[in-house]
Amino acid sequence: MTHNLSSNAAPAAGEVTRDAVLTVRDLNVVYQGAPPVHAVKDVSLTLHRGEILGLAGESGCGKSTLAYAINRLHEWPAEVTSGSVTFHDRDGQDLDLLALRSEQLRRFRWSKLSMVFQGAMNALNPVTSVRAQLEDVLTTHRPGMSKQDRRARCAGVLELVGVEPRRMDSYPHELSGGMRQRVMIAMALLLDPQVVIMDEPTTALDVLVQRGILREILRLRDELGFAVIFITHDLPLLLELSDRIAVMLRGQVVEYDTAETIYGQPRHPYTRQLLDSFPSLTGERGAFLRGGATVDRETSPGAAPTEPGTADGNQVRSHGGAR
Ligand SMILES: Nc1ncnc2c1ncn2[C@@H]1O[C@H](COP(=O)(O)OP(=O)(O)OP(=O)(O)O)[C@@H](O)[C@H]1O
Repeated sequence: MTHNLSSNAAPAAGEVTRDAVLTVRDLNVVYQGAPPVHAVKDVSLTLHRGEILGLAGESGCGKSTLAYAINRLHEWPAEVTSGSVTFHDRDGQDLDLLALRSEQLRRFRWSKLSMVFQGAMNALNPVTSVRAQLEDVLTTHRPGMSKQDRRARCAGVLELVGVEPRRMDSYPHELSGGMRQRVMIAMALLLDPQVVIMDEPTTALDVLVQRGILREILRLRDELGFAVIFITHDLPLLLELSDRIAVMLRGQVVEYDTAETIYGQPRHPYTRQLLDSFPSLTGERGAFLRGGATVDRETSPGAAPTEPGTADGNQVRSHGGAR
């Protein structure tokens, strides 16, 4: 059974535009406790415009720390000890994110780069309507915008993510979990950002709702052209969704390649181990279809299964296709 989330308009992996929107170089993040925890080690990544970059790895490998540091959302005791994060704006300007002052950072977040968290589903203010929460972002970031334009933009962005605009006057508790998460995605897209970081955005949702939302993300990416850093320990899902995947292990990126290569010819033993920990990715049912070509996984006889409770936290979806 093949589930293919992608639309045909998406660039095939390896064919993503070479135009970079975000460059992370030799980034190190340390939690300055006793003892210090070196959570992100010499990470270098390049995110291209319109690309979906998957960050994979078991719980505790540093995915969230990396995402937070990129967006400067990390808080003490987390400290970026070295490295750089550069945002390449579509107007041609390069922004050194680690050097932005708080006011610059406030203007940068949401408008150029936004983030959707797993917990964000419950982060909506319970006593404020969806409309007020969306409009608040516009009032803050687009102070010159007329009330009428604000309303139209909020309705438009909700429609984009599949929420009927009449829901605007609802309060968060009146919406299902999936709907709330769609509202969070709408909020993240409100200012037309060039990058959206999604940290386990659908993990708490049931599989069908999750797939609906992921399809929506792919469609919106095709339509609006933003790039995505998508974080999850659900490797089958990442293989379907991503153009390229970075596999993290104990703070380091140990493999970084197209989804096909990660699936078909994984080089690092940990990547093989991770793949083998998802039964639906092994054997014939795991034949991986992408761009019309079937890529069979090389078997890795030496690979040991991942420890229970690490990479296989999610029950695997019936998997047989990608993109
Ligand atoms: N406040 C903190 N103080 C000290 N160490 C921390 C703190 N927060 C996280 N860590 C450690 O940093 C490392 C990376 O954690 P991080 O949450 O980034 O991993 P992750 O891959 O996102 O995990 P998960 O998938 O469970 O969210 C882990 O060893 C974790 O224990």
